[in-house]
Amino acid sequence: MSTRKASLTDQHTKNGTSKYVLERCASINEYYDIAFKVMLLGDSAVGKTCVLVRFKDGAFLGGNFIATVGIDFRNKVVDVDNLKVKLQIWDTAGQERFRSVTHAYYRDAQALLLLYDISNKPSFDNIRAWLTEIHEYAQKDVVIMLLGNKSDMAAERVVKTEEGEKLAKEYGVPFMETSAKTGVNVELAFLAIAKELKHRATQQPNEPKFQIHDYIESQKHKSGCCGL
Ligand SMILES: Nc1nc2c(ncn2[C@@H]2O[C@H](COP(=O)(O)OP(=O)(O)OP(=O)(O)O)[C@@H](O)[C@H]2O)c(=O)[nH]1
Repeated sequence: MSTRKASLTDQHTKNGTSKYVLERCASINEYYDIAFKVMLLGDSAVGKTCVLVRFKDGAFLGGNFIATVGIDFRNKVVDVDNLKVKLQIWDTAGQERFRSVTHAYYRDAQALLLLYDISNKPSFDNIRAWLTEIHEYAQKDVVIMLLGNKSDMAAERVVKTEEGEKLAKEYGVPFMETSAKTGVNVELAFLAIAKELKHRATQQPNEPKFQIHDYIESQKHKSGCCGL
């Protein structure tokens, strides 16, 4: 078993970021106004770590697959409407045997990115079970987004885009197809989450509500891409 994706240290569980950090905070090389916890969930090998590495470092982790052990996280600060939003993104192990470890972290997350692999039907079929688990362990108002990853693998596709869209609609969650390999829609997914969380935390009563579905659709169309 590799430790490429090492487990979270006690220090982080003890000093976890509070739900909404509104003062300007600084850690090593990293200024931010507000911080949120985001978790990546989904079956083993759907590409959670690769999506995170693509977003954080702009690179693709190809080569031999090494499964995550336990839970790990990385931070990234993004700009949203002149605010520095820090996303602390927790990468969980998809393998069943780590499930009890990851359950413990659900309740601290403000957003969950739930991934399946468009070239792996069981990973899509398991999404309903993941959503049941989320409803059991996560906060009631957690932001959920469904991602069909590996959209670059057109020849191996076994889950149609429309199937992903239909399932997402049924659960009322936003959806897009991503590729950690090409980078398609990866930044958009995290930015949409950051915007939604920032609006929820700072919204004034007279301000219109941020519409995450509309934002995603407008941005997908802007880049002329459909996630394929
Ligand atoms: N073609 C293609 N391959 C991908 C993509 N994302 C991930 N992979 C490959 O899929 C395999 C699994 O990726 P990981 O990111 O390690 O999967 P994971 O979901 O983190 O797996 P666990 O840690 O076991 O939960 C690796 O061999 C990756 O190179 C993608 O978008 N396109």
